[in-house]
Amino acid sequence: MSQDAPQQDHTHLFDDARSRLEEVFEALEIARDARERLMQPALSLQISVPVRMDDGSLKVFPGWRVQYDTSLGPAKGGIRFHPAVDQLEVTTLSFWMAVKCAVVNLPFGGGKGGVQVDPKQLSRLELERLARGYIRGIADVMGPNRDIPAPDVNTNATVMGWMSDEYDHLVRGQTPAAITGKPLTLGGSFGRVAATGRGALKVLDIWAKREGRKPQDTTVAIQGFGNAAYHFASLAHAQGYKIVAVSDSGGAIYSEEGLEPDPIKEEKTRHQQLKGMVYCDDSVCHAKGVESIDQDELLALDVDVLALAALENQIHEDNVDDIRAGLILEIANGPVTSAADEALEIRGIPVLPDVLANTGGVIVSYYEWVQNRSGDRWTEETINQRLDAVLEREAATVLDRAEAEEISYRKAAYRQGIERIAEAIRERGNNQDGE
Ligand SMILES: NC(=O)C1=CN([C@@H]2O[C@H](COP(=O)(O)OP(=O)(O)OC[C@H]3O[C@@H](n4cnc5c(N)ncnc54)[C@H](O)[C@@H]3O)[C@@H](O)[C@H]2O)C=CC1
Ligand SMILES: O=C(O)CCC(=O)C(=O)O
Repeated sequence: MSQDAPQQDHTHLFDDARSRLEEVFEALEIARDARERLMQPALSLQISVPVRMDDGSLKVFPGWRVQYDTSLGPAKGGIRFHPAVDQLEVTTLSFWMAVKCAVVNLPFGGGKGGVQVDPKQLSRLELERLARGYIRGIADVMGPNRDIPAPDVNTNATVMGWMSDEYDHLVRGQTPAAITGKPLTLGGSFGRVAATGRGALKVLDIWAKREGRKPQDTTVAIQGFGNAAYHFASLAHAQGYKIVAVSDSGGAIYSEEGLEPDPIKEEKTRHQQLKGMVYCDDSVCHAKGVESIDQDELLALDVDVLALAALENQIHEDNVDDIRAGLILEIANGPVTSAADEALEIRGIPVLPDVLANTGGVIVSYYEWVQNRSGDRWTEETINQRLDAVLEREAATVLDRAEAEEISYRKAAYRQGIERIAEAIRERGNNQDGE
């Protein structure tokens, strides 16, 4: 799918999510109340965001904020700006947030937000007006103890800074703990920008160590080259993993010798798209040894690890048979459909699931929230050590459980997360039949 893709039908996304839930309900003795509660979101808000465009006209963009479940704590989750965003996508993303926060034992429920917009078509000032308008639309349901937004696809620290400023104006006071992923000067945390990629690498390392696999002997192809993908690529490269391919919404590049993520990032900034960096002038070819390939070819490469760090639904029934990777690392949310997931399980291709592999971002967002509430500031070293420790502990529990119960990593992670949420629902009381 391209970043500029038109509307998509996301019905199957939420159906997939529910079927994964039902699988856990069947496998475990989850109380009836929790089952009822978890089949739909707790709160779903649709808003219209009017934006005064630079030419004086007014455009109105639809937006959503969904709080799936808040039994474990305030809702937490990013805000996505993308033309394909709709209510079902945001709802499913909020469900995944609830599961992932529980998998890594954070005191948060799951939330997510989004605006249906192509941000590439907006000027910087229009984007700022959109960000501020979105916050005005959801201000009544957010706050440090209710729902704490953060960055996601096409939003970043700058956008969080505008949103945080808007919220401060609305509540007439500095409230940094209401939004995470902010710039450092506005109460952001060291380590948040790289956290999703760093966390994914940590989960990969934990798995590789158990398998007796060394980074130097491991080839990696990465779909995506945005925030999560770039930091993963850069850190993995520094650790010795051989990154042979990366892609973005416009194309993909490949090098058998291995790519260097940092210069590629600089080139991408210059040329906007990855494929733009492979060009020749005056018979000199820039980016020697690097070839331009099709995005779908990247997915089918014969590599040890295929890291998916773009959008959902990238591996599906129609292309799952082409996959030749030894392992799939889900850095994006929901990049593998449940039908493809089953096919991969049958073929013995393990998947390190999103609800574990991409939790680095929300874990460091949690540290940002804690620092904002205490007025403290932790060093990057402290942040990274704490992140590693949480992932060591929670990933080990998931991997051990998968082994003990002879189930996939995804099923083990879902069992771990849903059990914790169901327990919180039970402890909150008012239960049917004293369950
Ligand atoms: N930013 C964060 O902290 C977190 C992000 N995620 C997930 O990671 C994924 C990526 O998010 P970010 O890196 O933040 O977004 P981003 O907006 O920084 O990057 C998205 C990337 O995906 C690429 N892309 C889009 N369509 C593509 C296609 N068909 N083929 C190849 N590449 C394509 C874009 O060109 C861009 O490089 C999303 O699923 C997001 O929900 C998950 C946890 C935290
Ligand atoms: O940092 C956060 O609060 C959430 C990040 C996010 O949206 C995600 O993990 O998908």
